[in-house]
Amino acid sequence: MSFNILISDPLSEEGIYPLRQADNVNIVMDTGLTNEQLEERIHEFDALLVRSQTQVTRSLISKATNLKIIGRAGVGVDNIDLDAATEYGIIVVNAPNGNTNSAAEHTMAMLMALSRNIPQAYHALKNQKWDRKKYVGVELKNKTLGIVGLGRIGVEVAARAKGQRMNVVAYDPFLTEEKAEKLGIGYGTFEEVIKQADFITVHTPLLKETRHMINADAFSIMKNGVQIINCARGGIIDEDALYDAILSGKVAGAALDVFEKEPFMDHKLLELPEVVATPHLGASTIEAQESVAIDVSHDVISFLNEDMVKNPVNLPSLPKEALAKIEPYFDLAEKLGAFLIDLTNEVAEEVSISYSGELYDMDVSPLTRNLVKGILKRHLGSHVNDVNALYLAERNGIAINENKTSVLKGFTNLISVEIKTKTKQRTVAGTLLNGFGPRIVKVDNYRVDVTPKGHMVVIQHIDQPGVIGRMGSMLAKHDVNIATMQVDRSDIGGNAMMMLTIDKHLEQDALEELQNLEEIKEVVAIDL
Ligand SMILES: NC(=O)C1=CN([C@@H]2O[C@H](COP(=O)(O)OP(=O)(O)OC[C@H]3O[C@@H](n4cnc5c(N)ncnc54)[C@H](O)[C@@H]3O)[C@@H](O)[C@H]2O)C=CC1
Ligand SMILES: O=C(O)C(=O)COP(=O)(O)O
Repeated sequence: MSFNILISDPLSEEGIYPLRQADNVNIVMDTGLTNEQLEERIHEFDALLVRSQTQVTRSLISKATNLKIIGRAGVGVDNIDLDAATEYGIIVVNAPNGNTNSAAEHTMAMLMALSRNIPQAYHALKNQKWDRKKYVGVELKNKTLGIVGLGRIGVEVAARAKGQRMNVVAYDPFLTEEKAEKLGIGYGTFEEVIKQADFITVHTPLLKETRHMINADAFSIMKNGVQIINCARGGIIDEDALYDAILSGKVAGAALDVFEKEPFMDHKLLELPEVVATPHLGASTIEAQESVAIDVSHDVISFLNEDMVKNPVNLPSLPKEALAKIEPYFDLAEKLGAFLIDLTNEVAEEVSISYSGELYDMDVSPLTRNLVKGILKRHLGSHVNDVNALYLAERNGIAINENKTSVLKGFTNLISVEIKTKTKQRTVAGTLLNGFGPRIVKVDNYRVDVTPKGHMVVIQHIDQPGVIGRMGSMLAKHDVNIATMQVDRSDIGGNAMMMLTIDKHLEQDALEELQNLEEIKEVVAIDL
């Protein structure tokens, strides 16, 4: 199978070497497509690779009928409609580590350019003005740098600022006293940090909570003459409020790499001499570009070849060791879901999954997604995948309950699933037998031991002599060979269940004939 990949923003040629090396991909690099052209062509592609420029909107995604993966060669995914990608079952991956250093270095470059008026002085000199008085700066030493958002880049900026002998204080909802101590920095609430800082740099993602986080109210409690740096995302700072704060003299200067609307040709903030700016260059180094492009290329290849990705954005990611433990259960989980939905042959309303034994200690969320995928695929088709399974369940009003217990129920691991439909309630349980693969070990209250694979028939009947024989000859009449057979009963002469694996799909006429036998209560054909 061969895959078409579109690269619509400039990516490092060295970085996409792994893609060029893959023999099953066809790469189109076109960084000049208009939105309309992109929408027209997107259906041709299995993968789309972007940086921050291409706007991957819901409208584009809705036309991307073959798209399986969007790779963001960088950190911020605010140019990608993640909800739409998830709904359409498209995985989004990014490259969160490759540009950390470059973004931190750029932040320091902006901080120093700002404190010493380097761009302004350079500009004056270029215009033949030797003006030493006008461009007197301030030292960084002993000044306080307030960092808002202490993630990968924030931490690197803190380390570099300490190298400049600055006092560093940070605010991040996940920052603990222990971590701050280890980094040798102070910490506080957002207000505490911005109140005491001489320089403030933001390093959060652009989220609902961080949009316009630095606004008129925030400026009002800052020190007079504070200087602001934004190398994270336009929109974290309210640009109108910043403009006013600079005009009023509250803010002495600002260094901006990112803007609320990009790209632009003129901007009122750039009219102010206190503002220094770069056109979103934080990640624009040879090293960062190579690194992020390598990372997304590897993830795209892995995904297209049905391997695990390292940096999923719209799927929880698991550490390698945790994934290695849980992966062997994927097939069992999906098969249990598919088995149950065939057994009920009705749309699910509620699914309750219980994980026990050694599964208790594992992150079972990928199993729940696989199980729900198995259930939904029967009614919603093959576009259901790990990415959209839970979303589609929610959208279709199917409640998914998950619980774990360490209690061993006769098996070292057990997945028990109960499904409720409009008229039925059925259960199935399965285990992964060490060295023997997945097994269904219980259907409703009957014990079985069957590999969830191929063609099966589940028959509910009355426990009485001759039933098995009659059934066997009826199947023989339809040329159906029985591969395995299991029978269990509630009590002598009571209800019983027979589970057959057969060599081909049970046709409707054979099924109906079986159904008409007096002792038979229900016959269900299942194909896994
Ligand atoms: N200018 C450029 O070219 C580049 C910009 N970036 C941007 O820099 C930003 C940071 O990137 P990373 O450090 O890699 O991300 P990260 O995910 O490692 O760190 C973000 C931090 O922000 C914190 N945070 C979230 N909400 C917050 C809130 N309300 N208040 C305070 N902190 C909050 C998080 O807890 C996290 O620690 C992102 O917006 C990213 O897109 C990244 C690379 C290059
Ligand atoms: O990684 C990020 O979040 C960035 O902002 C870098 O953007 P870019 O890939 O240079 O368009």
